[in-house]
Amino acid sequence: MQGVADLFDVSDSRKRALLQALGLLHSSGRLEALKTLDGLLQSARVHCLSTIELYFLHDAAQLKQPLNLRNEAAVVSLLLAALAEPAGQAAAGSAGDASSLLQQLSQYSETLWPELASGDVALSGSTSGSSDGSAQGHPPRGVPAPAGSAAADFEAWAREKGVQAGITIASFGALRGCAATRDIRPGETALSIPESVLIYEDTVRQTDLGRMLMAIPNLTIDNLLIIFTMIDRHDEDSQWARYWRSLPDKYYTGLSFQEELVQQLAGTAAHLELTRAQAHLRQQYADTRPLFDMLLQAYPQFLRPEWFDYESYLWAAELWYSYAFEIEFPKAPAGHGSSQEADGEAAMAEEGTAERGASRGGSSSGKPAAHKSRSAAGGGGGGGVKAAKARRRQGGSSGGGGNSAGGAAQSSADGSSASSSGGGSSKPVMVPFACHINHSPWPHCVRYGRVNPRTRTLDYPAFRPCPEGQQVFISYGPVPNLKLLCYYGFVVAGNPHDVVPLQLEIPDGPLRQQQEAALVALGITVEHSLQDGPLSMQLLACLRVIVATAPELQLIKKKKVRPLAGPINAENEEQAVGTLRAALEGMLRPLEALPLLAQQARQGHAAAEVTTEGAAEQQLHALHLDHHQQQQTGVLRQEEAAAAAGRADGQPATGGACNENGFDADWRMSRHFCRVYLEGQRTILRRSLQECDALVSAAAAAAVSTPSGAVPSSLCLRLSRCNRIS
Ligand SMILES: C[S@@+](CC[C@H](N)C(=O)[O-])C[C@H]1O[C@@H](n2cnc3c(N)ncnc32)[C@H](O)[C@@H]1O
Repeated sequence: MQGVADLFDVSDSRKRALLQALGLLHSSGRLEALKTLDGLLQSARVHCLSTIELYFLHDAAQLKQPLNLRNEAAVVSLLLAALAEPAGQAAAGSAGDASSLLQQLSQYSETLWPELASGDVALSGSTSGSSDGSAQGHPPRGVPAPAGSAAADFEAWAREKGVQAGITIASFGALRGCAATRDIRPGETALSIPESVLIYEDTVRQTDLGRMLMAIPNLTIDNLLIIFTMIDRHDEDSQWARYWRSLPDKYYTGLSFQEELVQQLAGTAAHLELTRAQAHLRQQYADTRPLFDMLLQAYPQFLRPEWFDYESYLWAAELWYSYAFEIEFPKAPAGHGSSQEADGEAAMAEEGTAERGASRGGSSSGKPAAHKSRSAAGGGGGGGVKAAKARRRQGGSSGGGGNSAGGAAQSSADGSSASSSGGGSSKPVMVPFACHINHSPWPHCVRYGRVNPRTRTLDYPAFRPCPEGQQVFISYGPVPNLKLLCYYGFVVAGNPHDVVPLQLEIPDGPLRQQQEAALVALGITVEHSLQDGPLSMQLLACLRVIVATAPELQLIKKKKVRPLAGPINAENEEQAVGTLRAALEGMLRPLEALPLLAQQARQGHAAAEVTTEGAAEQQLHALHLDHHQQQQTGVLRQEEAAAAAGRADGQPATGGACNENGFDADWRMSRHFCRVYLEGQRTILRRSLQECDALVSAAAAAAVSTPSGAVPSSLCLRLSRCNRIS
C-alpha cells in the first residue's frame, strides 16, 4: 500500500475539488491530514459521497461535520474496517497510530447520534412522550422465534452450517426481524456467513437441478435463479430446505398489488413503475411458460404443475427482489488473497456495502429485467418540468430495491456502486439469515457487500452499538420510498432518501440548440430530483439556462456568468424559479386530489367521522409500520402488537391476521404504505415550493433597484403526457 491515496478515491474531479477546498489535498496530489481523526473523517466523507449527495451538496464546508447519517455510516464503517487492516495501519503511519485512531473512532461512533443510542431506528426529532418508557431509551425487545417454529429450525440449521450470529430471529410487534443476542459494539461482526451457505449461481451450479437448468440455452441468470427457487423450495432433500421453510408464504410487494391499489396511485411515479414492472414480470412469465411445460413433460414424476403457475413465479421473483443481495466475490480463492486484494477491500469501503434485493437496476447487477425496465414518470407537473424517470442513479445503485434475480438486488447500502471494483464480480445472492434482517435508513450495519477474501465469509459488521434484545437493522441502500413500495412492499415515513424525480424540458424554439449546448458545457442534464431540503444547484442552473435569453446564453458561453454558482441576473432568476414553482404547483394539486390523500384530509377535518376502514388502517399502522415511530414514541407495546396481530408467538398469521412481514390479506397495510408514499411526495413538493419562495424573495431583494419585468413563468411550461399526476 502506497498510503492513503490508495485508501480514498481521489480520481473523481469533483471529489478532488472538494478535498482541495477542505485543504486536504497537497499540491502533489496526495492527501494530507490523515493522521488525525478529523482529517480522516473529512477525507472519508468526500470519498463516500454518493452521486445523489454530490448532487445536493452546496458547499465543501458541509463536510467538516457529518453530512447525513448515510454518508457518516459509510465513513465510520470504512474507517473501522480499514484501520483494523494492515493496509490501513500503513496509511495511518504505524500500527500504534492506527490503534490510537481506531480507539478514537470507536469512541466517536459510540457518541454519534444520541437519538439512536438506545437502539432506536428513528433519527428525526419528533420524539413524543410515551407512557411505557420506550422513548426514554427502552425500545421494545424482540420476542425470539419459539422452539419448533420454522424460523427456529432455520437458525439451528444455519449454526450447523457454520453461521456465526450475534443475532436471532425475533418478532417486533407484527414485524419479524432480528434481535441482538448480546450487546454489539461498533466494529463487531453481528453476522458471519460462510460462502457455501449462500444461494447463487456458483452454489446452484453444484446441484443436479442447477446443472440441468444451466444447460438450457438462453436462460438469463435472473430467470434461472427464479426457476431454481420455484422447484428447489419443494425439495425436502434440498440443502436449503430448512431455509425455504422459514420464508413467508406470500409477499405483498408492489409487484403483487391488485389493479385497484395501483390505480390509487394514478399519475405518480409509483404508478408508472408498478404498471411497467408488473407488465414486465407477466411477460417474462409468458416467455418462460413453454420451458415450464417442457420441464413438466420431461420430469412428471418430480414436478407438479402448480409449482409453475403465475403465483408461484411471482412468489419467487418477489423473494429475489426483496430478500436477495448483490454481493461481490473477490477473485482469489480462499487462502490466496493477495495483499493487494486486502488493500482493495479496505479501499472499497462504501462500495463494499450490499443492498439487498432486486433493485439496483443496473444491468450489471444481474437483476431481473423487471428492474431493468424500471423507470417511472414522477408526479405530473407542467411545462418545462415533467415527472421524471426514476433514474437508476437514485433508484438504482443508490436506491434500488432488493434483490438480484428479481432485479432489485441491493447493492451498495451506502449508495455507491458495488460492482466489482476489487477485480471480482458482483452477483445476485440469496443470503440465508441476513435476509431476515429488516431495513432502516438509520441502520446498525451498512458495509456488507463483499465476501471476505481471506475467510470466504460474508460479514455484517456494526458501525454503531446495538444493545442486547433490540432489533438490529441493516441498510438496503439509500432507497427512496418509490422503490421500497414497488419492490419491498413497505415504505419508511420520513425516509431521508426519498426524492421526487423531475425531468426538465427545453422548450422548442430558436434558442434550443444554444441552451442544450450550454447544459452540455456545464455538465448538467435535464434529469433532476427534489428532496425534503434545499433545491439542488444543478437544478437551479438548468432552469437558469432553460429560461435564458440569447444575450444571457452568450454570457454563459463566454463564462462571464456561472449559472451553477448563483443567479445570472434578477430577471432570469425570477423566471427560472417561477417556472419551477408553477410546475411544482401543477404536480402538487393533482397529488393532493388523489383519494388516498383527499380522504385523509377529510378525516383530518372531521376526526369524528373516521371510517371503519380508516380505523382499521390506523390500527395496522400502530401495529407494524410505523414501526420506527413506535419504537421512537412507544405508541405500542410489543405484547399488544403481537396479540392484535394474532401471532403472539411469532408464528405466521392465519385468517385475517398479519403475516411475518406484517401484511394482511385485505391489503390494508399496503394501502397504508401507498398513503405514506404519497404523503412523502407531498412533503417534498411543499418543501420545494417553500424553497422557491425563499429564492424569489432573495432575488426580489437583490433586484430592488432593477425592476425585472420578467415574463410569466407559464410561458416556459409545456405539458407533457407523463407529467401529469392525474
Ligand atoms: C429481507 S426481508 C426482511 C425479513 C423479513 N421481515 C422476514 O421476517 O422474513 C424484507 C422484507 O421485510 C419487510 N421489511 C423490512 N424492513 C422493514 C421495515 N423497516 N418496515 C417494515 N417492513 C420491513 C418488508 O416486507 C420487506 O419486503
